[in-house]
Formats: sequence, C-alpha cells, structure tokens
Amino acid sequence: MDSLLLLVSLSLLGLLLLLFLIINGRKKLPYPPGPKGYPIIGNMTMMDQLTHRGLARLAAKYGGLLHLKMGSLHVVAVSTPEMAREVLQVQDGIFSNRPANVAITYLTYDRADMAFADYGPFWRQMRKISVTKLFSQRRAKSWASVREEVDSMVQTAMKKTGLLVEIGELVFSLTRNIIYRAAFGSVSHDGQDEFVKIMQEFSKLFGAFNIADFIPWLGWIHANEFNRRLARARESLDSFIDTIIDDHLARKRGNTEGKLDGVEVESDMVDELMAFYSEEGASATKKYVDDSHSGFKITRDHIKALIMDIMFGGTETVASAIEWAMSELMKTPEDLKKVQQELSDKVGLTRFVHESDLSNLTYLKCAIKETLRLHPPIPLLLHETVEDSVVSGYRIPTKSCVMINAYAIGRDPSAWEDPDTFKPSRFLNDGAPDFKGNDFEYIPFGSGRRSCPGMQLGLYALELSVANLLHCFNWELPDGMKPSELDMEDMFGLTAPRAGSTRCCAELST
Ligand code: HEM
Repeated sequence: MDSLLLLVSLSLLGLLLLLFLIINGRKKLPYPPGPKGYPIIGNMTMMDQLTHRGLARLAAKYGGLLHLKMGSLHVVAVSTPEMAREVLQVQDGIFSNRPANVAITYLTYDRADMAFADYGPFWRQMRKISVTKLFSQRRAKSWASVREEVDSMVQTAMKKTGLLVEIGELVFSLTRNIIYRAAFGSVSHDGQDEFVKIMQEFSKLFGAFNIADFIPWLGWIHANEFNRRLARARESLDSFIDTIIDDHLARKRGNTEGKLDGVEVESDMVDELMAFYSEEGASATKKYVDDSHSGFKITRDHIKALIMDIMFGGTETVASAIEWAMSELMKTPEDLKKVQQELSDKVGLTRFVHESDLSNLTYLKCAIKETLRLHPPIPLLLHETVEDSVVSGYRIPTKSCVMINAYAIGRDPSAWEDPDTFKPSRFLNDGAPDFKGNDFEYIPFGSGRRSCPGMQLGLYALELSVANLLHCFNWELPDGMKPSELDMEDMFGLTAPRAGSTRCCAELST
C-alpha cells in the first residue's frame, strides 16, 4: 500500500514538474521578430503603420509573423499564406476570439453581438441564428431586397444618362438600402438618414485613438469627454432601434402578425430576431438565457448589437467591392470588353441580368474574384488569442491582437504570379484558388470559425449589381481621361474603399 502511495505521489510530482517545464519553456521562447520598442510605450510611435499597407511593408523586413508591442498590448501581424493556415486552421481554436477596445465593448453592449463576442456557446448560438434565419438563401426576403434595390439603382443611373455619375455614391446608397430593407423592412425606410448618421458616428468611435486601450492606467486622460461621446452614440441607437422593436412587438401582440394596417408584410430580420426575444429574461439579468426550459433567449441589447453587425458587415464591404470592380475594369478595357461581350452573349440585349444568369457568367465571376484578391474589403482580419500559443517556434501570449493581413497575402509573390496586376483570367485555370476558406493565399472572406457568415448574400449583391451596371450601360471616363490615369489608392478604416472617386459617364447600352 505504502509503495503504491509513493508511486502515485512520484507520478504526480513528475507530472507537475513536466507542466512547469512546459509553461516555463514557453515563457522563455522569443516573441516573433519585430522592431525594438521603448519602455512602457513599446512601439506606439509606429501606430500609423497598423494598416494593411504599413504592416505589409514591415512584413517585407521582419517576415510573415511579426510582433509589435503597443503599450501593454501584444500585436502580431500574419502576412503569408503559411502563417495564415497556422492560425486559422492548425491552431484555430486558440486564435478565434476577437479583440475589442473600450469603444467597441461599450457600443456593442458589452459584446452582446456576434462579430465581437468571444468564441464560445453564446457566439455559437448567435451564429446559428444568423446563418439559418438571417443570411440563408431560404430567407427569400433578404435576396428579394437585393433584386429590388439593384433594379432601382439601374433606374436611378438611367435618369443620369449622359451625365457624370459618382459610382461610389451610387453603390453605397445601393448597399445601405439593401441591408436597411432586409433588416427593418421597407416600411421603416423613412428613418434611414438618421440611421446612417448613427452608423457614421459608431464607425468613427470604433477607430478613434484611446490611450486606455494601450496603457490602461493612463485611461483617465481624456476619459470624460470620450465616454460622454460613447454614451451619446449609444443613446441615439437605443432610441432609434427601440422604436422599431416596439413597432414589431405591437404588431405581434396586436394579433396582426405579418400585417400592417391589414396589408400583408413580409418578415424582416428584426421579426426573425423577435422570435428569440424574452422581456422577462431581459429586464432581470440583461443576459441571454440558454436552457432546456426556455431555449435560447436574447434581450433588446443583443438584437441592437446584432443589427449593427449586419449593417457594418454588409454595407461598406459590398459597396467597396463593387466600386473596385468597376474601377479595375475601367482601367483594363480589354477585360471590360470581355465581360460585356459575355453579358450580351449569355443574357442578350433586351433585358436585365437575373439571378439565374449568374452561373453562366464565368468571366464576370473571374473579374470579381480578382477584385477581391487585390482589394479585400476587410484587409485586416482581427483575431485574439484565447490562451498562450507557439507558432513557428515563437511565443504568442494570451489576449494578443492578431491581425491577419488578407491584403498582403493576396499579393504574396510566392503564391501569385505578377501579384499586383489585375488579371481575371488567372481564375479561369482549373485549380485556381477559391475563397471558401481552404486556400490560404486567398482569404477575402476569412477562413474557419470566424469566417464571413454573409458571404453568399454579399456575393449575390456584388455579382448582380456589377453585372447590371456593365450590361445596361457603357461607361466612359470623364474629360478624355485615360484608363491608365485612374488613381487606385485606397483609404484605411474598417474597410478599404477607394480613396478617390470613380466618376464615369453612363451611356445606355441597350
Ligand atoms: C463582399 C462582401 C463581404 C466580404 C468580403 C466580407 C468579409 C468578411 C471578413 C473577412 C470577415 C472576418 C473573417 C475573419 O475574421 O476570419 C467577415 C465577418 C463577418 N461578416 Fe462579412 N463580408 C462580406 C459581406 C457580408 C455581409 C453581406 C454580411 C451580412 C449581411 C456580413 C456579415 C459579417 C459578420 C456578422 C461577420 C462576423 C462573423 C463572426 O465574427 O463570427 N458580411 N466578413
């Protein structure tokens, strides 16, 4: 008996020693290469380089896995397909949280949404609702919103025949209309301008510099002013969406489900989310409920935060991709001609392009894939480590902010021939990379657990609008401008839209 006890004790001791050695060994491993920083502030003087272009330049010097220290925050940039596979596939469980700064945490009602929720049971439920109830092709209303709004955009452009059209403006209003209509229903269209203002303020606050995100003990410096601005922004959203939620509740309670003033109304995304809404749970705990008795129940805050995810995820991304596709095609007239020839061959010259045509438009699809390679609308995928990890022999600590540079990866010279040139034909080849998330040299929609749940809806809007804009009109650059003179600079923000405007003259082609 004594010898058994001794054996168990020795084994336990051995196990503890092994654990200690592993943890200590990890701590001794170096961080990935990167520029040397200063005490306390680390590399904060390089803050302006935390963009897709800045990080691509640093990666050329330090390699595909780069480490920076911004105050107390560890930042790791991933810039090659191999490293992307490592964090998005091989160790995806460890890299599947999202970083959230003070502003994001507050404006998402303490991460009550899906995009900034930590990976776990709550995120999984929200993702399930989004994929099955909101973005699925079975939810005809979202897809009908795309068709109706694309038609209406073409009508708007027709009225401007012969005049200069700002393509950016045209397509931003298209995608805002699509998502607004899918989320709130066409009956709520009136408040759209107010909602756009709220979104713009959210967007500014998400990206605003706040010292508390990097050196928390200095957070008091401009806390009052910044916090007041955050509170004002969230109050505006509260009063805006609360009214919409109340209308939906009244409709449900008034036994007029699906009807407004006796007229049939199709369900919108808020209706779908109301099916999971519980007032009791909401007021008592302000938390979601997930048990066998009630099922999954969410509060108003969850609905508001999820609606904002959809607004941010679905508007700028699609609009910037449409504008880039149009600009790249205007810059390479031979490819533009091929796309337009395909449209007249496959669709004919007497009607608009329909959903059923899209599968026949091979060259158009190649042009769109090539656009997403050169200009991924979300150029930096933001992830956070759940625990300490080791990649390629380097230590990446818990809660590091991991920026996967989809822009640099899509232009990696070891993966792509002539990487900076727009060449849609490269996607004609059998075995060309696909964006579904298994080819790590091409990840415009991300890959793995946190990849884009709105991919199908986004692609549908993107393909249908570019197809109709090119099929219904011939586009001319203004004032004798040559295609080579088109400026292809981008801006950095939540997405990377064109910096300049693409102003073209639309001439009816049918
Ligand atoms: C061309 C169109 C689009 C592109 C290129 C795009 C791209 C992306 C990317 C790169 C991510 C992050 C992936 C990662 O971190 O690994 C993402 C996430 C997300 N996208 Fe999209 N997206 C598009 C359209 C849409 C649309 C139409 C919606 C909704 C209507 C949407 C909703 C979301 C949401 C909610 C997330 C967060 C998912 C999560 O954290 O679990 N996206 N998208």
